[in-house]
Amino acid sequence: MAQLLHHPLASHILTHLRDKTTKPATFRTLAHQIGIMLALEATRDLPTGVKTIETPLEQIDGTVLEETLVVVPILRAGLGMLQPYTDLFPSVSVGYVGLERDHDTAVARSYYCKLPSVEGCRVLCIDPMLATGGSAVQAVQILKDYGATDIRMVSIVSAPEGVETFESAHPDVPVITAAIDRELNDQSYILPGLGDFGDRLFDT
Ligand SMILES: O=P(O)(O)OC[C@H]1O[C@H](OP(=O)(O)OP(=O)(O)O)[C@H](O)[C@@H]1O
Ligand SMILES: O=c1cc[nH]c(=O)[nH]1
Ligand SMILES: [Mg+2]
Repeated sequence: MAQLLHHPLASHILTHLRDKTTKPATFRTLAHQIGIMLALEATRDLPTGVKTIETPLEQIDGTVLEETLVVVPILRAGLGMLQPYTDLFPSVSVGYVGLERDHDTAVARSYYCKLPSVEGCRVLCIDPMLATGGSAVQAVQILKDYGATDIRMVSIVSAPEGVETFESAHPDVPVITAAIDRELNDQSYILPGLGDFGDRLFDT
């Protein structure tokens, strides 16, 4: 079962992302804002350690992040969700997987891959749309083949069909999403969805 982000602000942002009159500049801001909320949700269970420090008044055992984080946006639309990780996490590394769906078949083709070391890291694969699930399945397989063992898939809008396909292919990888929509249409676009995320983000 996908982990759903529940927050009134997330629902508000999502409504404006879905609105076809929202212009690219606002769309980018909204993607960034919901990206922050998803980044926090997806890292809720990051392992922590203890660090003894002195406050101005006394010594305490403080909590610090223990596991190194790697974030991997699926190009291109995943770039719209990247900045929250580089802003929030002090030692995040960034990898890139380039995938593009064929317009007729909706099957994703891989065209780029550049990954940092993933050994002992929590790896977050980010892509705003999980439609047929084909891109996410391929990207996570690439990460596993590269050696990643602790992976999360983070999306903004998912289709039930895509979540099911993804979970059967990678039952060990939790999906964190802000919405599970109704269904896919004949062109494998999500309904009600928000259209083509990459086109709306980059005004193409
Ligand atoms: O679940 P799927 O059916 O694979 O569809 C989802 C994919 O489609 C979109 O990318 P697209 O291929 O349009 O590339 P882009 O990000 O470059 O626009 C989206 O960002 C996902 O990567
Ligand atoms: O609805 C969809 C499906 C795939 N990719 C998108 O950008 N939107
Ligand atoms: Mg696109």
